[in-house]
Amino acid sequence: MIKVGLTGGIGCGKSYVADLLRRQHISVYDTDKEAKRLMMESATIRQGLVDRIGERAYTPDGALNRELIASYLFASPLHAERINRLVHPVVQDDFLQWVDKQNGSLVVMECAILYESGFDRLVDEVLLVRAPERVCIERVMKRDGASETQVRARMAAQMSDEERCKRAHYIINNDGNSDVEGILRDMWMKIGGGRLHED
Ligand SMILES: CC(C)(COP(=O)(O)OP(=O)(O)OC[C@H]1O[C@@H](n2cnc3c(N)ncnc32)[C@H](O)[C@@H]1O)[C@@H](O)C(=O)NCCC(=O)NCCS
Ligand SMILES: Nc1ncnc2c1ncn2[C@@H]1O[C@H](COP(=O)(O)OP(=O)(O)OP(=O)(O)O)[C@@H](O)[C@H]1O
Repeated sequence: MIKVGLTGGIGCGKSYVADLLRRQHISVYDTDKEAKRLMMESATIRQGLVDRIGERAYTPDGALNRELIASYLFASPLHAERINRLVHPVVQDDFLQWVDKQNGSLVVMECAILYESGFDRLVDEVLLVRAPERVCIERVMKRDGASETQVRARMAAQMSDEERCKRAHYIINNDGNSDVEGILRDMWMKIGGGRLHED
């Protein structure tokens, strides 16, 4: 089974690409979503978050206080490291268990911080999605109702596109003017060696 990492900075369009892949019946592990589930379910993470951020890391009804955690995490590299070190090993184990349950010849891990987290070690090939910084910022401001400062704080906790480009195997431009579906189809034939369409 080929494992493909789908990465790119905030707002580049990873989830957009992931949805196109799901429509082709490819299983995609959504790291953002699964990390938040595990931050609710894992007793180790819960305790660690309360120790680092305080009881308010969870709301009175037990949900994740995303706003507070985000303001802590994106305030400094030290804070980000503390949270990442707590959460990422649990996500890694969960991903590997998920992979074991999949049947296809190819699966995808969607993760903005694939290289920063070391999750690139878990995949065979990396597909990078790119868009100009201004486009990414505007997309996220519109999608999340976030301020430019909030988006830039998240970008600052991530690797530059220049660095990602050096390491990725495939690059897809999602600036809003390219035929992403067509490019993806061709690229996918190369990655999957055509096996994809035999599933
Ligand atoms: C801070 C949290 C609560 C914000 O939740 P929210 O629903 O607003 O955002 P969401 O999880 O959908 O993430 C949106 C984007 O933010 C960026 N982002 C999220 N976590 C990180 C991080 N640790 N470092 C850098 N960028 C990050 C990514 O571009 C991501 O795609 C949440 O992102 C979180 O708990 N992050 C820590 C766990 C983590 O590292 N998750 C990401 C991959 S494992
Ligand atoms: N080619 C496109 N055409 C139109 N809208 C797009 C395109 N690509 C992305 N978008 C929109 O831009 C926003 C950001 O895209 P998306 O959520 O896929 O980014 P992301 O890389 O997954 O971001 P994050 O790192 O926050 O998870 C979404 O609202 C999405 O629908």
